[in-house]
Amino acid sequence: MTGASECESVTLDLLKKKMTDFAKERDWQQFHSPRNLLLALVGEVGELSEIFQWKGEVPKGLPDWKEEEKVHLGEELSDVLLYLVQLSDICGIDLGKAALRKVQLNAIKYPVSNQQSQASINSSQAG
Ligand SMILES: Nc1ccn([C@H]2C[C@H](O)[C@@H](COP(=O)(O)OP(=O)(O)OP(=O)(O)O)O2)c(=O)n1
Repeated sequence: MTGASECESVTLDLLKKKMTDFAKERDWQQFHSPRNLLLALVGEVGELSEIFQWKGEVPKGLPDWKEEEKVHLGEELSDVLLYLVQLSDICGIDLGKAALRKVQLNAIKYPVSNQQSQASINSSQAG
C-alpha cells in the first residue's frame, strides 16, 4: 500500500477506502467484525500508551524526543486511527459527520462563559 502522494489530501474517506482495499486484497474482511476491530483498536491504544508509560509528564511538541521515537509515535497513532476508521465503516457510521455533530453538541454542552471570553480577548490583546 502506497503512502499519500504530495498532491493527495488525506481525508477519512481516503483512509476508509485504502483500508477496505487492504482487507479485500488479503481476504481479511472475514476477520473484520465490529468486535474484532474494537479489540484490535484497544490493543493499539495499549501500544500507544506504552510509548508514554513511565516517562512522567512530557512537554508539548515532545522537543526532547529522538526522531525515531516520534516516527514510532506516529505509527501507533495511525494504527489507532486506521482501526477506528474501519470500525466506524463496518458499523455504518459516517465518522466525519458524527464527529462534526459531536463538536457541535460539545459546544452546546459547554458554552463559553462571558468570563472566559473576556479572558481570551484580554490575553490575545496582551500578546
Ligand atoms: N487484520 C488486520 C491486521 C492489521 N491491520 C492493519 C491496521 C493497523 O494499521 C496495522 C496493525 O498491524 P499489526 O497487528 O501488525 O500491529 P503493529 O503494526 O502495531 O505491529 P506490532 O504489534 O508488531 O508492533 O495493520 C488491519 O487492518 N487488519
